Amino acid sequence: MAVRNTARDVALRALVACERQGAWSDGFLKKEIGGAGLDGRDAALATRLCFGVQQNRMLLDFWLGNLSKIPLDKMEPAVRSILRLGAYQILFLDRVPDHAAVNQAVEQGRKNSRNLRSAGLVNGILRSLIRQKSELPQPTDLSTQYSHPQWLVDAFSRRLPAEELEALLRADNSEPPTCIQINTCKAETPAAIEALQQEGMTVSPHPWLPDCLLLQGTGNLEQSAVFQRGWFYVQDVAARLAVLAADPRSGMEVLDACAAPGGKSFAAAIAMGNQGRVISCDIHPHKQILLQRGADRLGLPIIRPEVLDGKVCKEDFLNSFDLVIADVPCSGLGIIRKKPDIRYKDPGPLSGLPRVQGAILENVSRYVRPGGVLLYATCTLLERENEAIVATFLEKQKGFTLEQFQVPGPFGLCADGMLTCWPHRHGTDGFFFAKLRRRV
Ligand SMILES: C[S@@+](CC[C@H](N)C(=O)[O-])C[C@H]1O[C@@H](n2cnc3c(N)ncnc32)[C@H](O)[C@@H]1O
Repeated sequence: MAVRNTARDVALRALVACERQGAWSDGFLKKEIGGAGLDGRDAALATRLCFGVQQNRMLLDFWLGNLSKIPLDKMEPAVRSILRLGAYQILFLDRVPDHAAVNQAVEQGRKNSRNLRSAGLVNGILRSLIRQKSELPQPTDLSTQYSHPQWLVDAFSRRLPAEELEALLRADNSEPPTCIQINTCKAETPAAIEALQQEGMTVSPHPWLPDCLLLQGTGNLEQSAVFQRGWFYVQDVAARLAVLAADPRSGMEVLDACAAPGGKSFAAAIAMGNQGRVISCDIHPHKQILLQRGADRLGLPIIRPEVLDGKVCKEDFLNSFDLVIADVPCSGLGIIRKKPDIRYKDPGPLSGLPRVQGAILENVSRYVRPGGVLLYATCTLLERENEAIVATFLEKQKGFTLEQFQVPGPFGLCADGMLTCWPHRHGTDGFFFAKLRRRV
């Protein structure tokens, strides 16, 4: 298959930026793909290459390290990423012939390294890899095998039985379909399916969540006319389930305390039939524009974005809302499928998150009117950010209780008022939510 080099160059820039500057690959790729003017096919290839390397980085390094006399961590970051990109194509992508992968990696070595020997080094290592491809040693530990740092494997192993742990790690390295929710205030689902198919996408209704579609072959979704008409927004099944469990209804007063980019607010406003009010707060002023733009596109004027720190009490809000949503900042370890680089971030700062999460939950709980609902949600799978936060909150706040709820799909009745969705069990993002009711 003939492949233009630009897709590889974009992937390389993203990989180097992630490693050196701590950039997020999804955001960085989006900007670079736009800047390089890649067409849909090349954009998809650049994304696959960048994500594929990150999903297998530790495994690729294990093999490359065995073939190189120079330790990988002593190489220039660009050269290390070029080797990973080449190795990923040779070992994981059938559609790229080995010789093409090597030639392009050598060319990238010439262009991106100040050391004249780098191209030769890349050539030598990748050619050895091709020769030894069928007899490469297999790592014996799950951490290297699935490229999850050991601390993360340990954290997940405390939550899952051994036979399930491997399934989760495998699922984390899979490619999820794009999941969208139909804006039923503007469009009916069958009409949306037809319009998306006319734009060339492969569309499947979600097997058990109504008004939810799974898309393939989307290209840049924001350029879709159906998107621009506001007929849908992108949101995982699990995130919408959380809002369904909270049961927002027409005419309610709702506060979304950590709202950007807006998914829960959109789901609530749509469930409310655009009747009532959703105040969508976020601590970052620039995200207010993002929320307003989303609400405008979807035609949901009941959404009112506001800049507010969820930890700081706003007197006007006390005892005012039928429903308060606290979808707090978290470690994001449930969405590794979509942000494969999350696993390589320094785990140190994550230990401070429970303090912030607890502070937000406690403060915004005071905004719930007697008899109202408080929804706590995260997109992580760590107990300390999920069940432990809820338990600590309930110890202090005797005025709230967990309330059972029913959601569609395999979950049925969640009698203890809490639900964890798992990528390997449910095909969703890893996600946690708890429904709490304030006593009257
Ligand atoms: C998990 S995201 C929310 C996702 C959003 N609810 C959705 O469904 O699209 C967490 C958000 O909380 C915001 N945030 C972080 N700290 C905050 C705070 N102290 N108060 C309010 N928002 C905060 C972040 O800017 C981020 O947009």
